[in-house]
Amino acid sequence: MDYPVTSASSTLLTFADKDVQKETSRSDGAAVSLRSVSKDFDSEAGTIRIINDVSFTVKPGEFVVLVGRSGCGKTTILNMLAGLYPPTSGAVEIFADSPQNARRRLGYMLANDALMPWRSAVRNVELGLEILGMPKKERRKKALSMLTDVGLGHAAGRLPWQLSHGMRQRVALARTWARDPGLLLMDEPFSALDAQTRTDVQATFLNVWQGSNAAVVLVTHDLSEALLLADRVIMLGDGKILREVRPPFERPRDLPSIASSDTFRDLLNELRELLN
Ligand SMILES: Nc1ncnc2c1ncn2[C@@H]1O[C@H](COP(=O)(O)OP(=O)(O)OP(=O)(O)O)[C@@H](O)[C@H]1O
Repeated sequence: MDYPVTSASSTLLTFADKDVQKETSRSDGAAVSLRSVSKDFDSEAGTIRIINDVSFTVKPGEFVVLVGRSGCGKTTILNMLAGLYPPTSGAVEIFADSPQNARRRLGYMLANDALMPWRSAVRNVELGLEILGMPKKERRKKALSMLTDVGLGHAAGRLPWQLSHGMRQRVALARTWARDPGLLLMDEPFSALDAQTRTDVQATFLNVWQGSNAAVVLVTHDLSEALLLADRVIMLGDGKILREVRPPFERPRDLPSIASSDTFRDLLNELRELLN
């Protein structure tokens, strides 16, 4: 089947390869630009290269998923984007600036919802706005509207322990979105949820994201999640880009019907072999 698939190792340029190359050389206006980035860590066995000469860009409003097996370096890339540590060599830019300078435009969401247990749902959502210095009335209004967007307007006054796992993750989503991030970094945000809740929260997330112009870089080891959500999937292995794929699904996406389609199953089977 003819998917817009690119192979980093191929010497034959496909249409999509040229697209990716063009983007890579045009970091101006990009939400994310990684150019020839490598990252080494020290271990008992000496220095180990975890990321090896990786380059990619993400456009404003684009949804990119980094997928790969455990330990391939996905979180390491995300942490460099968040400015938690610098690359050993190469350049990382967020909106043409350093990750540190771009922090106010970043949102970060993890598998663990990291809600404050003593704050109600609405006060958890307000937290990021408080840090930005937004006046109380305004931030309460915004937080309530975000909670309504994620289907939790009725639960604004509840404490985290009074919410289900999926509801807590929705609160975390609302908290992240309330700050209007230009770039959202997500590390396995749905991995702790059961299958049905996961689909519900993913769909809620896509709805909210589609109403924004935020770029997303989401990390997962779950290839089917990557294909369902992404505009572009970057497959990583041994610290390198193995392949890039643009899942051929229109937006808005009906996740259950895509997941049960032949196109999706064929693509998943084909790419699974590569990751294994
Ligand atoms: N600060 C660090 N110091 C030393 N080694 C590190 C550090 N951070 C990560 N590593 C190593 O780098 C490798 C890649 O880790 P990373 O967390 O990026 O992988 P991952 O693809 O996100 O894995 P997972 O899906 O299991 O979270 C691992 O071998 C890890 O032990």
